[in-house]
Amino acid sequence: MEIELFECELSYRVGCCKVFLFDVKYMFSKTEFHVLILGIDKAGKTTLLEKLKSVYSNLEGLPPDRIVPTVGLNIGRIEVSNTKLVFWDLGGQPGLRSIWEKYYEEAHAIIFVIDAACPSRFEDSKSALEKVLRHEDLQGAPLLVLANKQDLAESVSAEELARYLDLKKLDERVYMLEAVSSYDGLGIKEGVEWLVEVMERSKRTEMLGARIGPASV
Ligand SMILES: Nc1nc2c(ncn2[C@@H]2O[C@H](COP(=O)(O)OP(=O)(O)OP(=O)(O)O)[C@@H](O)[C@H]2O)c(=O)[nH]1
Ligand SMILES: [Mg+2]
Repeated sequence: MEIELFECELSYRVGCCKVFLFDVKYMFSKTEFHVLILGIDKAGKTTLLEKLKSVYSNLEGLPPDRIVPTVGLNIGRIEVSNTKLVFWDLGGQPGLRSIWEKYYEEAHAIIFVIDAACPSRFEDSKSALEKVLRHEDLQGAPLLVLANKQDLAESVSAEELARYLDLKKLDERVYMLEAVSSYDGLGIKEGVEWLVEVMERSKRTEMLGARIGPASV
């Protein structure tokens, strides 16, 4: 009987200790979201990723003239407030678009980049976006559409692009369209901050469970 009592107390203490350690780890850890950067080739996805790194971290991103068309996957990590964002930037050439869906299941949100200065490719962007949004593995994923290359005089505004894409058809999807320039950084912070806010509240995040990353010191 005494032995049983001793074991019970011991395991209780060990139990307390474990709970305490877990809570401390939890307090200092940060929520981590996965964001997919999609869009047709030459839209400016990788240039955007590099700009994100330089805006949100001390690291200088690659300058535009050193960026080559993406064949595999580029990963970028940044922190916004108390949130870690992991970006997955994939190649947009037609032959590479079939790879996109391998990343859908684990993505908390999508950024879809469009070259707003190239109307001849809007149709291609529109059908690529529609295909992405039809995929069942992306159900409920918030969408940020970026009308990129606003530094170019010929670029169309976010409103014009929205009309063309007919985004009203999106029904229940949480989305926003933002005019940005991956060269000078215009609109990037606004877009990312909106995305963090909606991911924190989204049902999809609840469903996926935002992964808790280790505390960074
Ligand atoms: N003027 C201007 N050019 C841009 C901007 N963003 C990207 N570019 C240019 O657009 C071209 C394509 O940029 P990338 O970032 O390689 O495009 P991508 O979408 O990653 O292309 P893929 O990897 O082939 O899918 C490059 O010449 C960039 O310098 C921008 O905001 N303004
Ligand atoms: Mg690229």
